[in-house]
Amino acid sequence: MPQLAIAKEFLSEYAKLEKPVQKAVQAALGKFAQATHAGVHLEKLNRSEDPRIRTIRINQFYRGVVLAPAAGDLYCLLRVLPHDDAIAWATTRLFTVNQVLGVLEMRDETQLQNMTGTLRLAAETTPARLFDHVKDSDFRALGIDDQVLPVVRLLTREAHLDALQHMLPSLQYDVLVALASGMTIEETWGEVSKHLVNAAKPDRVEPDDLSAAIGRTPDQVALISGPEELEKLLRPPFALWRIFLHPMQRRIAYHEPYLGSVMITGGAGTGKTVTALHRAAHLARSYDSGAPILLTTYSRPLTAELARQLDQLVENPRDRDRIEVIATDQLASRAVSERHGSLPVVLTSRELVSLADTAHQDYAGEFLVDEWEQVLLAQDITTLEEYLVAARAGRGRGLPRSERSSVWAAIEALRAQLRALGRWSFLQVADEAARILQQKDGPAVYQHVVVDEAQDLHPAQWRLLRAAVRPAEDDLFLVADPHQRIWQHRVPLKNTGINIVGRTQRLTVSYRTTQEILTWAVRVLGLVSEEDLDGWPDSREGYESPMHGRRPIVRRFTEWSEERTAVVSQVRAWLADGVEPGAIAVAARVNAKSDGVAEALRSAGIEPEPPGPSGGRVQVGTMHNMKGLEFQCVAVVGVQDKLVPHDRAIVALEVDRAAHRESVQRERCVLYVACTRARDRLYVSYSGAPSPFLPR
Ligand SMILES: Nc1ncnc2c1ncn2[C@@H]1O[C@H](COP(=O)(O)OP(=O)(O)OP(=O)(O)O)[C@@H](O)[C@H]1O
Repeated sequence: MPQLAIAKEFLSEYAKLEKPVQKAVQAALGKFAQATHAGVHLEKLNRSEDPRIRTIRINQFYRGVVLAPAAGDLYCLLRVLPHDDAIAWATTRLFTVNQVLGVLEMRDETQLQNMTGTLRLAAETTPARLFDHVKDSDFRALGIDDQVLPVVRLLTREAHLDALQHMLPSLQYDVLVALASGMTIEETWGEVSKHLVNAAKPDRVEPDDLSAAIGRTPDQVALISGPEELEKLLRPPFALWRIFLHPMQRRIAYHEPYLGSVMITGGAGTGKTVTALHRAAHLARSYDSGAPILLTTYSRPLTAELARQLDQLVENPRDRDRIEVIATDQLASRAVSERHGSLPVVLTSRELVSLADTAHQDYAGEFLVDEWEQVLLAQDITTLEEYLVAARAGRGRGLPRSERSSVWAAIEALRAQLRALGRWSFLQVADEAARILQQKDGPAVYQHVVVDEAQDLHPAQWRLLRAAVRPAEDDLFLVADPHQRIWQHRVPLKNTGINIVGRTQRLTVSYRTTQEILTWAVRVLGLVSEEDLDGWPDSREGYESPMHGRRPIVRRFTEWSEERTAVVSQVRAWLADGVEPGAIAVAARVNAKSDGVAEALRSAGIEPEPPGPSGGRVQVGTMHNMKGLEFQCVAVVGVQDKLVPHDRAIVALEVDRAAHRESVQRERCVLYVACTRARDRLYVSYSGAPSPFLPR
């Protein structure tokens, strides 16, 4: 049976075809997938640069382009294009295997040869060359091949290198750009080696072994296991992330067992969630017995989204059944209800503060709740003696020993009130559940735990997850971005109780946002110090995007009414450009602003909806509620002084320096999260004085 491979571009193009053409593609490919490819006429082209290129007829107008092996039985589907485009593309391309990395590469050989003549002429009059400082041996060690090297030696200016972008194999082009930008050989290798699926260079690279090369190029080409997989691939929703992983994503997700807990960080949109989903799928496949696997995150809407995506990824019902997808608070509630006989009824934070207001006449409810959550529950303090000596870093004013006893009594009174009412606080449930699981005899609840958005977990939730799985290989797979912490106070990594020393990895390539949006958004975060990170790996290092687009638009207004009118016009303009309503979002720091925009949109005949699963409408909501979502176009409004950062969210500097810094940083993260939801267009506006976070 012939082995099929499918290129990412093929699938992207297929997804955009009209239904009848898609049907014709399926019919043509169906023949491949049968026992032999007899019946598919693989047409050889006259004068093609690559003798292995063939085309197949899809219908009267479309052709597929296939790379057929000189020997062996592997066929790679490369493109599906209108007839003339397919022929033009197919005759000019040449496929090779990178001799250092072993990955499959493609170049526009015809254009490259034409360009060589022009470059030779330019070089005749210019003695100094762009890469005089780089030795041939270094070029070769970085994967520049003997066909490309003579062309490189002709380059005199960076503009000439730019002109080669779409002709050279992309990896070799990246090497040249890195060297031209002043990177050392070692630094350039650091970048290039991110493309090594197995972290190390292959021992031996066979130039004709397409199958091995495809295996090393998972972000561009995928081997198809059989007709069912092909059929599945050609069905909507054509989610490319299911199949084409970046080598770093694949290396991390399909790693052999990790010796213990592992933490993956990465900037917004680097595919952390995608990697977590693949890891869960891989664990289910690799360990086909034992306790279930938990895939979890801190919020229920995000958990529902994880479940939806996992359903797309894992088709085998046995594997899918092994993975339980529930929010961390659901796990907590379940453990508590199993012990106490009924599901705990949890108060909202507003209800909890109101109740706490009645607990002690000298202390405000908000203070008591914060003290309980951020000191007692955060440090797992269960006795007055422990509390009397506890560190209270970041808690504003100091509390002398004498006063701590009365605060302790007030919190005890609050707990007694909750008990009497048969109610719980959200974090109290997590704390109790952690204790129950820590004391549990017998096997752990889960064999493996995969956690998305781990930066937003409270220490009580960290204890719960730690207790839900026995310390062993592949116990916890954690995915986090410390710059997207928008809910919780900072938890120093060492206080999570989870040992990841030597087992952190970073994803650096953005799959969502353009470089222009990314560069701007990272500046919103400001200067983040080691102290701010508190042991967490910095997800900004090496963070970049291969996609380019327009720079964010920042607009200033004098009045909110003008700003609101302008954002409605912006939404209208996007819609007029053909952007689907569901691919547009408007975010603001406070409900008052987002409600105002929703109202104005409604008056303009554009019915909005709140952030969440798309009902196909423009989504309008708070920056916090945009977490985990993404849109083609995003407008962020009200980004002005006093609102971003929100005055109420900031601890005054004179009250506590560390707490002040942390609260300011968290507000920066909120804006960063909102801005990085945008794939192509970002529009930011404010009235009056701008937010101090806006890059100048
Ligand atoms: N290998 C891939 N191929 C195609 N698309 C991908 C790939 N990896 C990620 N994506 C897409 O990029 C977008 C961002 O991915 P994902 O949500 O996993 O990133 P993230 O790092 O978790 O983002 P954030 O931290 O901002 O929530 C999604 O649309 C996802 O489908």
